[in-house]
Amino acid sequence: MVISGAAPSGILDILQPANLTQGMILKQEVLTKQWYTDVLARIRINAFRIELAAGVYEDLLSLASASIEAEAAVGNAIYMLPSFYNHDCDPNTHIVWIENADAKLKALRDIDEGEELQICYIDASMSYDARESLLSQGFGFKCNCLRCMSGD
Ligand SMILES: C[S@@+](CC[C@H](N)C(=O)[O-])C[C@H]1O[C@@H](n2cnc3c(N)ncnc32)[C@H](O)[C@@H]1O
Repeated sequence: MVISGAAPSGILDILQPANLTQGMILKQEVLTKQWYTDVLARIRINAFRIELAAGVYEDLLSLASASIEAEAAVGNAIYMLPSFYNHDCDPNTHIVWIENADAKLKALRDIDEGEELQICYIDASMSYDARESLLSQGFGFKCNCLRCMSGD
């Protein structure tokens, strides 16, 4: 897991309290099964699959198809700001991986000032039923984007 960018020191308390003692572990006040489940769920929902670290910018479509063909995932990472991006089945941006697991957000169309930036967590070409099932089972939410609301 990579945590990128400046962050307050308390941000990692969810992973391990700053004042962790052996007594707390023995009394199972921390590091419990519920804590472990909570941490895994947070990572699962917020992590990005790093698909391809390219040295130079390439055309988005060829980058995406090369990644799919090669199943070129190089790992998973948590990025502080991108963790706040909501999903949309017709997103206005797309994550492009560049060197060293750094990422750029590429606009897929003109975006108005103040408009929310959204990405697609899954393959947007899937049917409504397949997307609904994957988002529900894999990410734990029912998508309320315009495309899903229209049943497309
Ligand atoms: C990575 S977080 C995105 C940031 C989150 N909305 C927040 O305020 O911290 C993913 C969560 O946001 C919510 N979410 C994202 N996109 C959504 C969508 N299209 N419809 C409904 N909920 C969505 C779901 O609860 C999902 O588990």
